[in-house]
Amino acid sequence: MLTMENVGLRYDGGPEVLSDLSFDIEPRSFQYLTGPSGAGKTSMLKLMSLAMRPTRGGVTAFGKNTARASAREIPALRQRIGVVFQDFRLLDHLTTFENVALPLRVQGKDESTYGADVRELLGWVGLGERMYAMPPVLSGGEKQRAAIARAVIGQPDLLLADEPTGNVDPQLGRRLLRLFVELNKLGTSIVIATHDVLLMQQHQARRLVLHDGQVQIYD
Ligand SMILES: Nc1ncnc2c1ncn2[C@@H]1O[C@H](COP(=O)(O)OP(=O)(O)OP(=O)(O)O)[C@@H](O)[C@H]1O
Repeated sequence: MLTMENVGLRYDGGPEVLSDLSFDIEPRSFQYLTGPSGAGKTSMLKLMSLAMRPTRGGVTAFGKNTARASAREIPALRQRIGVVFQDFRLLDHLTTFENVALPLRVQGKDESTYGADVRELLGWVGLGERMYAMPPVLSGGEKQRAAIARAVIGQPDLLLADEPTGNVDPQLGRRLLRLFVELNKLGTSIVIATHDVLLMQQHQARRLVLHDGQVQIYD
């Protein structure tokens, strides 16, 4: 579903922050991306979400070599990927409901077909009472949950989440992890970038451990 082949990344002619990384993300798989602060987890997620191109090596997404993909093909591939960004990236002029519904609207769906699903999911992540609030008045944890709901609502083929439980208490963290596990059972491949050892202990899964620009894989 996603293949990294000898991928290297450097920023602005600096040293390589990722070097010669090769691995696959299989369909319907679940994995953590971990490693010390600054090891390159966020950079790796940017490569995996096709937001950035590697400085060397190849990324194949859904069978397409992304280096050969046209400018029009990349957005279509990215639509199949749900991303929870560390800085949430909610749109401040839309309500929480509208933010979460956005991927479905972009797909051209009508609110009558998804309104109940969006409300149910918002209730599930504990935002039932905050549905019509605008992002600037949400707490950090509420924004994080809205960002997670937006990333999962369309049941993407691949979900990438950057420290998705970083702003919530352990109980809510467990609930969010259950959401990812359920999504995985429905067929979505999951990659969670995290430092949170407790989180990783709650659901055993493959670990991709970044260190000194290299990856070690523990199946
Ligand atoms: N836009 C950028 N320009 C230059 N260097 C960058 C940029 N983004 C990240 N880096 C560098 O790349 C390396 C990896 O950073 P990255 O944010 O990917 O690590 P991380 O593992 O996600 O860290 P953390 O766990 O602290 O969020 C770091 O040395 C960082 O300083």
